Amino acid sequence: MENQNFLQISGLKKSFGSGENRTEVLRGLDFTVTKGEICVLLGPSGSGKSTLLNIIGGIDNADSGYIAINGEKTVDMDEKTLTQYRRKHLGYVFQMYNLIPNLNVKENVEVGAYLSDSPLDVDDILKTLGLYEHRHKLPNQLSGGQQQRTSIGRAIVKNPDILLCDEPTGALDYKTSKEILKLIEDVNQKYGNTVIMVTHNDAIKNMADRVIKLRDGMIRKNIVNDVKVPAMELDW
Ligand SMILES: Nc1ncnc2c1ncn2[C@@H]1O[C@H](COP(=O)(O)OP(=O)(O)OP(=O)(O)O)[C@@H](O)[C@H]1O
Repeated sequence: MENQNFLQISGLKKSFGSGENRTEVLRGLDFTVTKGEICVLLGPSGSGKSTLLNIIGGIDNADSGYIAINGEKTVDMDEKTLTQYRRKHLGYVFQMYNLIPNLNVKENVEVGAYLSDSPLDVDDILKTLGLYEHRHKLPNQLSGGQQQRTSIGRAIVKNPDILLCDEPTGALDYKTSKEILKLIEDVNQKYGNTVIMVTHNDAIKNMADRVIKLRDGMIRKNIVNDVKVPAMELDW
């Protein structure tokens, strides 16, 4: 029961601006994500996907409604608890890799490890991600795919309960995108982290356990996918 309601989103509303400029971005969202699921958030540009991800990640606040993780509502946490929570339990992967330019690959991944009480083994992660032989390189000596792998390494080394990915393949070519999606899939299978992934790419829904389709700040569809397609077999 606890696992089924692992991540609970309830009555979530968010608007930006005021008066005539007020835009209601999230207009009352309700859904739950089971522990260990890959959940893909789809929807047109402006439908509120990143806003939702930022609220789940504690980067932004909702106007009303709540997010609960294992029954704990993030709105009830004080700033210190929330910061601790973000550090220990959430991993972020963005379209822009946000690596630290003067640290090498291994050191960038270690940054993630320092934030956690129970980090995974850095060398293991580097090997899983195919980065071990590149571990002494600086970010500017890496391809886009290798940089994205490093940012996944930094997020996953914390062994976060939830891996939040915002367009993780947005800046990558077809082949590299599929490799990155396969890594996310491997990491999900190996470590059992729950994955929430925002994407524009409709094909990615096929590798998900759950697909949430947003339109105009509302949930249009909440689909449980019984027959998943492995990332490497996705086609677009
Ligand atoms: N900080 C902000 N201030 C004002 N408006 C914002 C802010 N953040 C987002 N918005 C607006 O909220 C709406 C939803 O944005 P959001 O980035 O969540 O959409 P999205 O579905 O992720 O879009 P995309 O696919 O283009 O990234 C947009 O109209 C955007 O302009």
